Amino acid sequence: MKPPRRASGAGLQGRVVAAFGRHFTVECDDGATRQCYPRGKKGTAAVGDRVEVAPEGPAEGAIQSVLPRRNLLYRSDEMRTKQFAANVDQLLIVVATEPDFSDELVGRALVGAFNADISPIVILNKVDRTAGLPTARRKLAPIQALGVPVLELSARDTAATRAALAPLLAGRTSLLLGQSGMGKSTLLNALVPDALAATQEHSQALGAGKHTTTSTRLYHLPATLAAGADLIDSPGFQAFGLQHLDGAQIVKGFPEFSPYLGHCRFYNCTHIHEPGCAVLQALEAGRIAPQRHALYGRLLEELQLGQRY
Ligand SMILES: Nc1nc2c(ncn2[C@@H]2O[C@H](COP(=O)(O)OP(=O)(O)OP(=O)(O)O)[C@@H](O)[C@H]2O)c(=O)[nH]1
Ligand SMILES: [Zn+2]
Repeated sequence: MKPPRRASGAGLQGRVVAAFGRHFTVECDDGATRQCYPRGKKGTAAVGDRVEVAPEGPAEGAIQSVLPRRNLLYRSDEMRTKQFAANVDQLLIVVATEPDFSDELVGRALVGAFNADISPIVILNKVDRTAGLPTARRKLAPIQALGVPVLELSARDTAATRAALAPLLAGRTSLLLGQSGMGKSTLLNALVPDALAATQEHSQALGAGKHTTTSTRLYHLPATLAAGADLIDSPGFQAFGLQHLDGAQIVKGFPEFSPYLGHCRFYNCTHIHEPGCAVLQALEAGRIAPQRHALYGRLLEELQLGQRY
């Protein structure tokens, strides 16, 4: 019998720092950055993945395997699955006082994060625009009540943004998520001054033109700002399907339910309509936010619809 192939053999390893379709940029452990394509069809690499590379000269290579990952954040609907990033320590969800943000999307991203064991932080941007501030705070209150930190800032104020975020980012890999227009690019540019240049360089290397701006990319913060801080920028999104989660995993996305689990009359209670449901009792008593329970209900419904086909 052939011994299993060891990922840690003589082969060159590296970390995926950009993904564009089936093209990947890999920072290899020999110090070279290579444009790589995956060899074979199985197992798609994500930004943040450690991979084994067969070098083809100093600037190119083939990805031979994806090493085991700590976690992978992704979204999925009936049609397809979209990987955000792998080996992520924390998720930065960017919202703003304007335009109006979707607390539904924030809630869904949290469910994804809790299931991937990634700690979430919400960044409320554009606090200089005070008109939308009370509404934004009200929408975020149920999430803040879960213990998720909500950081208020103005990304246009570069110095203050750096001061607020550098200590949180140091030594960690953070993934930036946000709807379009929330100020994600402004935030990224405040933290990684050469982000734009890096993106253009990458586009040129791939000959992919400006479309590459829609790819996912990992940036290193300047060491003078935060040592060992990596920030992954992903394209803005309008939907966050969670079809890959089962009922128990959806429940995991609602940590405020946990004190009541196991106290329902029926052991297989779905916490939607059952008599003697401890979660519903907590909802009625105002200990669970109605909009959070409503989101739970929608996710469960989507799951049941998905299973029917
Ligand atoms: N007033 C104010 N405007 C901001 C702030 N941060 C960003 N903006 C503005 O908000 C708009 C959107 O910012 P971007 O950084 O392009 O937003 P984005 O989330 O990257 O959006 P996409 O590129 O569409 O994904 C721009 O006009 C920014 O100048 C802020 O702190 N205060
Ligand atoms: Zn119940």
